[in-house]
Amino acid sequence: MPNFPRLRGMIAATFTPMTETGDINYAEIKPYADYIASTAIDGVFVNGTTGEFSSLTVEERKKILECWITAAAGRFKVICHAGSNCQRDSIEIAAHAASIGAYGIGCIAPSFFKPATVNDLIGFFAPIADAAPELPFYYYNMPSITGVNLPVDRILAEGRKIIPNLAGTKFTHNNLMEMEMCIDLDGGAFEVLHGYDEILIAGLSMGAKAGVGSTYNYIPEIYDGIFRAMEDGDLTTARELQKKSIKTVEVIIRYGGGVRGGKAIMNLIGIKCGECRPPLSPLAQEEYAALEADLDALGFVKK
Ligand SMILES: CC(=O)N[C@H](C=O)[C@@H](O)[C@H](O)[C@H](O)CO
Ligand SMILES: CC(=O)C(=O)O
Repeated sequence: MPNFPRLRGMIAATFTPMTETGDINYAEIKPYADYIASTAIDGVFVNGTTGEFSSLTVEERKKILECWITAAAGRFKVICHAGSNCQRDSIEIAAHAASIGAYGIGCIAPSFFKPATVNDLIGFFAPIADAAPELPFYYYNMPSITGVNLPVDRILAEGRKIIPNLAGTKFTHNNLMEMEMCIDLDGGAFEVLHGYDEILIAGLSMGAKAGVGSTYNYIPEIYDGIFRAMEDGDLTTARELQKKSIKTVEVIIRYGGGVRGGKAIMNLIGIKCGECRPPLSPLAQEEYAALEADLDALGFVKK
């Protein structure tokens, strides 16, 4: 089994910049990357849920990743989300990511036809992971959206028997008992990346060392503070900061959630991400004004 280095700290799940006509705004990725590099963020997770992967073509996904790797220029890690409902598309995306120097591969479960068993899911992933055999492969667990709620510890334990580069999981779920079982598995053999930003302190207290999140994009200082406070054992500070993150997440939920509401916040902080692709609806001007007022009320710092 390859011994991959482990991630630490914040991995931001990127939004996909789009133009007024809904095309990909590739040119905006460079300023977005420069902004990321100016923060404490350690890496990006490209074309995930936040990046609207299921609304992108394979060609777009490849080109977006190329832009990120070029724009990052080694300043931070670039992880490629290769998941889709079509195994062949995922194989193509993973192979391309490896060929252009991505740091690692993440893959969500297929969710139109759902895997019925742990072995079905492992069988779906195996050729995708094998298309990028030198890179760490992470199972992106998010039952709330996929409806696939198979035991993650078993996916890891059984999966590694046929997927040598299975490094761990990106765990976007509230089941912290299951998370701890994954962290403890096989003497800590797997990397568990924390998912839900609003409960980061819980994941870190369970032993996670890195997280992948969408709200890291626009309040990185809050999460950087949480990582540091938890490292120092300062739970009071960590909890105060987590409350601030929760206040922000409450706001984005009012505007359609982490993707639609989060993309609007990116526009407000000056990273021109545009609107989401259908079926996520564009924000009306009045919504932008109300969102800005809600954020001002929280003392949100515009970059
Ligand atoms: C669906 C989604 O985007 N999940 C993210 C991580 O996995 C989180 O960053 C959430 O967006 C965040 O915790 C807000 O709920
Ligand atoms: C948040 C996250 O991990 C994603 O957008 O895929």
